[in-house]
Amino acid sequence: MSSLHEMAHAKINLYLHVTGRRDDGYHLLDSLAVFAGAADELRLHQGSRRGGQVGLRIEGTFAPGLQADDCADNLIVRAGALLRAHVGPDGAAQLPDVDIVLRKELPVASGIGGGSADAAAALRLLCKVWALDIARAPFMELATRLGADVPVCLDQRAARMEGIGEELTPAPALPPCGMMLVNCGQSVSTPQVFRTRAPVFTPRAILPPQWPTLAEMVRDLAAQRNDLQDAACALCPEITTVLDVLRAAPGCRLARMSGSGATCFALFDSPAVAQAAQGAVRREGWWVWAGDLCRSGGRAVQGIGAVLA
Ligand SMILES: C[C@@](CO)(OP(=O)(O)O)[C@H](O)COP(=O)(O)OP(=O)(O)OC[C@H]1O[C@@H](n2ccc(N)nc2=O)[C@H](O)[C@@H]1O
Ligand SMILES: Nc1ncnc2c1ncn2[C@@H]1O[C@H](COP(=O)(O)OP(=O)(O)O)[C@@H](O)[C@H]1O
Repeated sequence: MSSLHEMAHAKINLYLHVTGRRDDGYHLLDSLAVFAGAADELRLHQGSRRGGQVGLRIEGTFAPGLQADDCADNLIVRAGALLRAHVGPDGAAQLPDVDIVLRKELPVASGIGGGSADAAAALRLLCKVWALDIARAPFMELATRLGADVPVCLDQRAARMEGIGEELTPAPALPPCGMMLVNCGQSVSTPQVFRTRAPVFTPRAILPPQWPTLAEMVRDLAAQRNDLQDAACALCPEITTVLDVLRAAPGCRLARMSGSGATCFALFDSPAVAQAAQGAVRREGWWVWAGDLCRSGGRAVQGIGAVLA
């Protein structure tokens, strides 16, 4: 029995402008997504039967929040169903069954795309084990069907997201820096945040090709915003407390909410400075992580994270 594994890294929206709205109600975005060292892990074991069924077991810090859900709704299982449909019933009958163990270390429904990262990691793993060679464009289209954030999670590289998230272009080259993530333990519903926001639009940002220093990146990011932050704070007032605590942390250069919340991030001069500041932000029930950004598609990143019980 062979075993493969993939890391599913947290996606952080350094800024998020809502630039318009499609006829189907989806919002048009301009956002800069980066990936932090914080991650879930998927481990896949190949079974002996055929039919392409995907079994799922969930463990890890945030497993209890997901195990209550029916596993059939899990984005990992849905990624399997989508690939089976893509190859058709005859092709699917030839695919080996697999069992996936998800180690859930990212808070659920928290604006850092943990579910999307898991879905993307499952697509990568299943294509490998089922020897599916899907061209880039149809692969991205399949990913978009699982969620607006799934395409950017396929490569786990910093990217500018436009459209509803499926139009990806490279991010400016990022400077050395450290990041802290804080989640107050309350999940926030993405559709509800979009519904609650004030119906105004922000123009797309003007970005340079690179940010040689953190000071230059912070200067530009300070001129941008997360258009979902006010709505998320109204729905979950503890986000405001998290932002205040992050801004007061030693060495914090910028603090903002990611995605539709509730997780907030802060930027520091280095991963070591971010980790040194962890003690100043820990509160009961808060998940705090500090470390580096992924700088090579999700490989070789370090960080320290925990929930204070
Ligand atoms: C807001 C963002 C920013 O990166 O991040 P998260 O907060 O989810 O991490 C994403 O656009 C979220 O993407 P994702 O979580 O995949 O959302 P989906 O499942 O596709 O959509 C959930 C619901 O949110 C609303 N939605 C989502 C994306 C979008 N561009 N416009 C929307 O209006 C729709 O009501 C949709 O039914
Ligand atoms: N593997 C998964 N991990 C997390 N959430 C999942 C997963 N599969 C399905 N979901 C569902 O997807 C929703 C969004 O989850 P997530 O990606 O963690 O949040 P967000 O989109 O706010 O970043 C959750 O409400 C959850 O029930």
